Amino acid sequence: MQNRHISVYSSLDTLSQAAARYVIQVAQEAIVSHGRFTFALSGGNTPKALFKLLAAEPYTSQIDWNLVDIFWSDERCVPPESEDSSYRLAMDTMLSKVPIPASQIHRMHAEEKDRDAASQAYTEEMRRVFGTSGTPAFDLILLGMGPEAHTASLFPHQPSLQERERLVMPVSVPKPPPARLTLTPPVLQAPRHVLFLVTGQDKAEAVKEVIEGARNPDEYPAQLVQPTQGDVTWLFDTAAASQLTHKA
Ligand SMILES: O=C(O)[C@H](O)[C@@H](O)[C@H](O)[C@H](O)COP(=O)(O)O
Repeated sequence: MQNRHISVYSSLDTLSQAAARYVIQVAQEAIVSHGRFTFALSGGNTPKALFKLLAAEPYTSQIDWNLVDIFWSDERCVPPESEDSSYRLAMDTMLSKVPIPASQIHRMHAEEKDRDAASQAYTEEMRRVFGTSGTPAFDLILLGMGPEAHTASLFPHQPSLQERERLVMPVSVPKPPPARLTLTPPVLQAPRHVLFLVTGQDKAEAVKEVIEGARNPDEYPAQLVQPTQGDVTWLFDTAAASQLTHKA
C-alpha cells in the first residue's frame, strides 16, 4: 500500500513524541491549506501520553488552538464525568489545559438513552462544522487497535463493518463498557490522514495480520481503514511490531 507509513519505537515515550510531532505537522499544514484543523480522537489508554505532550511545551504553542475542532472516533455510553468516558480522558489530560474554545470541542452525547438520536445528532454536528451534506473528511483521525484488530468501536464480525449509509451508529461490543457510539467505515475511509498508535505484545499477532496478512476486514476491522484520498501512519512499539517481517 503506497499511502501507508510504519515506524517502530522502543518506548511509549519516544512513540508519543513522534506522534506529537506528527499531529503538529498535520495541524499546521491543514491550517495553512484551509484555515482549520479537524481532529477526531480515539479512546483507549495508549493516547494518554500523546495528549499530555500536546498540552505542554514545546508542543502546545505550535498549534493555533483557536482553529482546531475536536471530535471523537467513538465513545462509551457513560456520562461525561465517568472514568470510562473517552471525552473525560481527553479533557483531563489535554483539552482542559490548552486554549481551545469550548464550542470547538464536539463530544458524542453517548450517555443519552436514545442512542440512534444521539448518533444522528453527532452526524448533524459533524456536517454542520464541515459544511457538508455528505461524509466529512477529517484532517486527522487518531485510532488505536485492540488485540483482535478492532478499531474505534468496530469489532470483528459485527454488522457495523458493513455500514455504508450512517456515519455514526450505536453498537454493543465485547470490550467493556459494551454500549458505544462509533464512527462508521465511510467516515474512517474519508480522512486526509489517519494515525494509529499501537503498543504491547498482546497486539503483535493482530498487527501482523492487519499489515501483512490477506485482506479480511470482517476478521480484522482495522484493515477497513484505507482512506481513498489519504494516508495511514502506524506507530508501533517494539513489542507490537515484533511479528512483522518488514518493520518499515
Ligand atoms: O476502547 C476505546 O475507547 C477505543 O475505542 C478502542 O478502539 C481503543 O482505541 C483500542 O481498544 C485500543 O485501546 P488501548 O489504547 O487502551 O490499547
